[in-house]
Amino acid sequence: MLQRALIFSSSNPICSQLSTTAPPDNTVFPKRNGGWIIPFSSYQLPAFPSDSAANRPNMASQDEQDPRISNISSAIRVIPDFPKPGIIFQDITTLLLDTKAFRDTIDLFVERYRGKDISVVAGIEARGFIFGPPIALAIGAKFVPMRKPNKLPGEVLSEEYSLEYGKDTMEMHVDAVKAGERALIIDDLVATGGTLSAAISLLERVGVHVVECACVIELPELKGRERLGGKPLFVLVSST
Ligand SMILES: O=P(O)(O)OC[C@H]1O[C@H](OP(=O)(O)OP(=O)(O)O)[C@H](O)[C@@H]1O
Ligand SMILES: Nc1ncnc2[nH]cnc12
Repeated sequence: MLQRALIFSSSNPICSQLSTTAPPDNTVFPKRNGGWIIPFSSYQLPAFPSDSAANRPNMASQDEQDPRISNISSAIRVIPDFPKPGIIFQDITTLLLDTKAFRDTIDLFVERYRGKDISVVAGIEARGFIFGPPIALAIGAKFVPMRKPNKLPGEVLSEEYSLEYGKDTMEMHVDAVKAGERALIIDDLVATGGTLSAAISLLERVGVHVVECACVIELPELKGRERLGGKPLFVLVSST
């Protein structure tokens, strides 16, 4: 199997997700198209902010060995050199083709966030629009799209943020949320953390409390977690 170290050579920061050796056997799931992906383990799982020891066992996502995680991990395709040379693209479209893995992904988030008094699920364009709405419906929250610029017709708040190269802007309808609401931010993947940190800023500027950010995949070597100002981040799989 082709390992990421063999297909990657650039000094691009995204390349830091490569490793020359596979992680230990008991934590690694080989991917369909090469590369390695590690399911979450306890060291990656912050306890839910309002959890008590008593209700944690009710969350399937807190189980280190939850069998659903390995299937989810295996269903994510890895495409080297997309969209440009040196990037190892984590393709969640194959996860969407696998009805069990897709359903399990939604269920793991719903099990974690149901009953946590969350009234807003904020999904980040574009891939946060795939995972956010079913989670919102299942936990009884509204879905608020965090969009690329000039897409929303109403009054918007804008937040500029830095990408790997250059800048982008995220927008949210001002009247979509109210001060004091509790929000969950959903995206497919956290890399440098710039996107999530912009979403946190937008919500906090209008007085919304961001309870947690949740992603299917984390690229931990890009240290996106460190850009979230201490906001909790929950992920299902970690790609090294
Ligand atoms: O942690 P970061 O370094 O900010 O990167 C993560 C973001 O990058 C990807 O989106 P992208 O900007 O490619 O947009 P898309 O979902 O519209 O393809 C991904 O879906 C996240 O939103
Ligand atoms: N490696 C990657 N795969 C998929 N989406 C990404 N967004 C930023 N880095 C990414």
